[in-house]
Amino acid sequence: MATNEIIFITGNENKLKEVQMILAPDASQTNASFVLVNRALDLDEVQGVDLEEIALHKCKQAAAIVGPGRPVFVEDTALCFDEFNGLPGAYIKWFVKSMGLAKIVKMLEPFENKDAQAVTTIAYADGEGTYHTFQGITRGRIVDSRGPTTFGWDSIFEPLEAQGATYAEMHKKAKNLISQRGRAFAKFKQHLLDQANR
Ligand SMILES: O=c1[nH]c(=O)c2ncn([C@@H]3O[C@H](COP(=O)(O)OP(=O)(O)OP(=O)(O)O)[C@@H](O)[C@H]3O)c2[nH]1
Ligand SMILES: [Mg+2]
Repeated sequence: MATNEIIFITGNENKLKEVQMILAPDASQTNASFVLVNRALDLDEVQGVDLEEIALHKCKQAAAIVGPGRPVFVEDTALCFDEFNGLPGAYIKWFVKSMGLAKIVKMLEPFENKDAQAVTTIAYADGEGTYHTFQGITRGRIVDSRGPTTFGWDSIFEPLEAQGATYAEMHKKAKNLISQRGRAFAKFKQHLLDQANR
């Protein structure tokens, strides 16, 4: 094991691609402060609406699995509708799986307020017993599906900063610049660089 290895636990290929682009754009970089390694483990996700609690619970399981001395992180991403006081939130995954995007959009049909926010919460175990969380938020609105439907709810979320495009209609680089994931990982990356330079 390289001493500066950090393990990212996710089974979601789309997430992994975005996180690699943000954290380790040049995988061959020899003087990188850390090396990103993926393990696809399906971790239990507790019920509740506290996004930090959900991410921390995932991270504690991950830390127990990889063992002491090995830095590891997870992320959990939620899609929160203002009209529904934050729901579906972390449950969005099961809504997408069970109902599909068209019905999710339809849920908001009776309401004028289509505003929503996407939230990514990272929980990081530093391998020395300390946990950290980092969060990124992007506000937007729920619209009829436009663009490829290859990643979760990308085609029904139109971020405020995207000038009318859904995530699915944006280039990955442009999405990462304004996305909840991009923002959360920018904070996390800064933390890792600060730690490496201490
Ligand atoms: O359109 C999207 N744009 C995004 O930027 C995004 N990020 C996550 N998701 C989806 O939201 C749910 C999160 O659930 P989630 O955080 O538990 O992820 P997961 O279970 O797929 O992976 P993991 O828990 O192994 O990391 C899953 O359905 C993901 O596909 C996204 N959809
Ligand atoms: Mg999950």
